[in-house]
Order: sequence, then structure tokens, then C-alpha cells
Amino acid sequence: DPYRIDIVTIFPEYLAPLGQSLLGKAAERGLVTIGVHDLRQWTDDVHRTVDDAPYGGGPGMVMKPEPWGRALDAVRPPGTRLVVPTPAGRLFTQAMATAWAAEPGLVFACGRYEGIDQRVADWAAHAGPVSEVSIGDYVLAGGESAVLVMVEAVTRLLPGVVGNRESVEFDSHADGLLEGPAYTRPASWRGHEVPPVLLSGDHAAIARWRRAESLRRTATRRPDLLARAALTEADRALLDG
Ligand SMILES: COc1ccc2nc(C(=O)O)sc2c1
Repeated sequence: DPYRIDIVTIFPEYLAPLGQSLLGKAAERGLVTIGVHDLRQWTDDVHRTVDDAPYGGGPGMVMKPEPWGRALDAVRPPGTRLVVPTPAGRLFTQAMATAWAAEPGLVFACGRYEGIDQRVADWAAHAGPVSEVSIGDYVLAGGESAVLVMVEAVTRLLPGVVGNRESVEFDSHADGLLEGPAYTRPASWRGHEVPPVLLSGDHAAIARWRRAESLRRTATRRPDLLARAALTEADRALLDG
């Protein structure tokens, strides 16, 4: 069965790009099916109201629980993970993308305003796992951009979506380290040369050089990742070298 993604949002047109390019081809090839749903379809008043003032006061508006309850009743297959993008969420990681790609599908609840009434995520936990996640330490205007990011991260891991499996296996973050620099022809460009080892044909030396570059780049740009990576003795020698 194709991997099933459903997204509920008040800006369905914002998620139109999901039908294009890599995702589009994957959808055409029946690897994934994506449904985008307008939350207002489940409102029950003439003004199609989705938000209201926050209990306890404070700025902005909060998304009402009732439309979300009806939308999820209609859209979420039992047991399917509900992903709620929120700046207050756990940080979305490649490990989550990998785990979620192994499940039958996902439902995304895109918040706007100051977020969704907390009882929606609390209630939704009775019908399957709920993941409140942020894509990074910045605050967006709503969850839609985060959904585009997470859908891309997950769908490219589905079997058959990315032709060259190797490129998925050797992604940055796949082994916990950042990928090193990549080069292609010409060997000399505007006074900048490709590192000679890459033209040497010495595959052991190339592998060592690439690992050293990956470790050095991770140590420089993302020391937090380096601290968590499983380094071999050879790695430590390369780092100290
Ligand atoms: C109200 O819905 C929102 C608002 C901001 C926001 N920022 C996110 C982030 O991952 O940075 S997810 C998210 C959802």
C-alpha cells in the first residue's frame, strides 16, 4: 500500500507544491498519496470560525478544538501518528524521519495564530501516537512550512522514491556527522583546485580524506553533533591529526 499523508490546514493552497517534483513523481508512481484538507470544511457556523480568544487572557487567538476534533475524526486512520508542528515541540530529527517512514503514514495538523487548543493533541493521543515537533530554533507564522520540510524529509526515505539508495545512506546526519565537501569537473576553476587526493584513484586514501573532512566540518560547524557521534579510534586520530 502507498504511504499515506494527510494534512489539515486553513491554507490548503500553501501546500500545493507537495504535488510537484520528487514528491509528484513519487505520488505518480503510487509510492505515496497526499491529501490536503481545509480545516474550515469542519466548522459549523456561517463565518466558518476556527479561532477564539485565549482563556486566561494574553495576545492573539487560539484555534478552537471542535473543528479539529471533527477534522481528525474524518481524516486520521486509527493508529496513525498525528504530527503537530509547534515552536514548543521536540526538535524534528533525521531519526524521527527514518522512524516515521517505516510507519504506514502520517497526519499533520497545521496550526496558525498562537497555536491549537492543547486538548486536541491530548485527546488525539487516545487514537494513536502524537508528536508535537519543531523544525528548528526560530518561530514561523504557522505550521505549513514545517510540514513541507517534514514531508520532504520523510518521503525521500520511502523505498523507491530516491533512485540512488546510496545517496540516502550517505546523507549528512545519516551517520550523525555532516557530509564533507563535494567536487566535480573541471579540476581547476577560477584558480580553485579540486583536492588532489580525489584525483589520485587511491580509494583508501580518498575514504580517509572524506572521513577527516566530515569530522573536521562537524567539529567546526556542529560540535553538538560531534559530541553525540559514535567515533572510532581512527576518527579520533583523524580529528587530532
Ligand atoms: C501556530 O502554528 C505554528 C506557529 C509557529 C511555528 N513554528 C514552527 C517551527 O518549527 O519553527 S512550527 C509552528 C507552528
